[in-house]
Amino acid sequence: MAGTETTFETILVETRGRVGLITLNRPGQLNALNDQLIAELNQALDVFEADEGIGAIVVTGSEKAFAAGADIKEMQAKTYMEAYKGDFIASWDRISRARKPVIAAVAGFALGGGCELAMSCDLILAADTAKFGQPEIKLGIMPGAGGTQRLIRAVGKSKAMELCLTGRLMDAEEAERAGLVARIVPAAELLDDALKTAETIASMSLTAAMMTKDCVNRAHETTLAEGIRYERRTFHAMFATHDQKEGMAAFTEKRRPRFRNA
Ligand SMILES: CC(C)=CC(=O)SCCNC(=O)CCNC(=O)[C@H](O)C(C)(C)COP(=O)(O)OP(=O)(O)OC[C@H]1O[C@@H](n2cnc3c(N)ncnc32)[C@H](O)[C@@H]1OP(=O)(O)O
Repeated sequence: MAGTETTFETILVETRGRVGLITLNRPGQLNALNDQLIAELNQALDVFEADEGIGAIVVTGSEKAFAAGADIKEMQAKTYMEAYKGDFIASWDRISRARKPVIAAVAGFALGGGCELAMSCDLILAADTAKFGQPEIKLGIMPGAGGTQRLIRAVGKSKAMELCLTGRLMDAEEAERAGLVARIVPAAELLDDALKTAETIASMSLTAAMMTKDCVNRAHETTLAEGIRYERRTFHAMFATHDQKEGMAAFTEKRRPRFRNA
């Protein structure tokens, strides 16, 4: 990471061109998400968000697991008061508040908190080996990091209800048909594809990308009429940007745009 000295224990962090790459790295625990991993992930996101050279972020795991959920061994002994007073899970929200586009590149298991983490990203690219699910019910609990809310928006009520109530896992094809994932790619090509997609996004105007993702996300939280109003206001605001003038000038002059993210 340009200009930082941070060493991480549970994630690997690197830059590839204009893309920030975060690889979850607890292989012995199938990338189970413990407090330390979430803190480090949030720290890496903060650094990438502040880095003007970064236009998009990819979060990935290993061949076997994106993440097999929250760390059950860490959670097991928590009391209600510890969960409530410590606001357990609140810090998991950071990724959904990222202003730069974030892609989840998922191979293997994305279960429980792992599925919730992927759903908190802006889009999911899935390897043909990917398996998604919310199996918390089998542990005597329920999804707690947005699963009951984000899954229903992605796949509809009936399928979300079935997955949450039975703990059944969904393979990549079913997840794509249901609308949870944007695309399936062969496992061996997942990272290259995700980095290429992220680089394409990063080559656009970051201002336009941030405003676009803000508007798409707004659709989850408001009525159609409010969402359309919000989109229109944001669209109008784009005419105050350098990148709108540059993008349209480049088109008429038949050249590549030189966006300044301004
Ligand atoms: C976000 C909130 C609020 C809640 C949650 O996310 S609850 C967790 C939901 N996830 C799960 O219930 C999945 C738990 N894992 C499994 O069911 C299996 O590990 C598997 C189906 C993903 C893979 O099975 P496999 O037989 O291939 O591998 P294992 O031997 O079971 O696992 C290898 C290694 O990883 C440890 N592991 C796996 N998942 C977790 C986890 N979520 N938390 C902590 N540790 C996990 C597993 O214990 C084993 O390590 P040990 O051999 O040292 O026990």
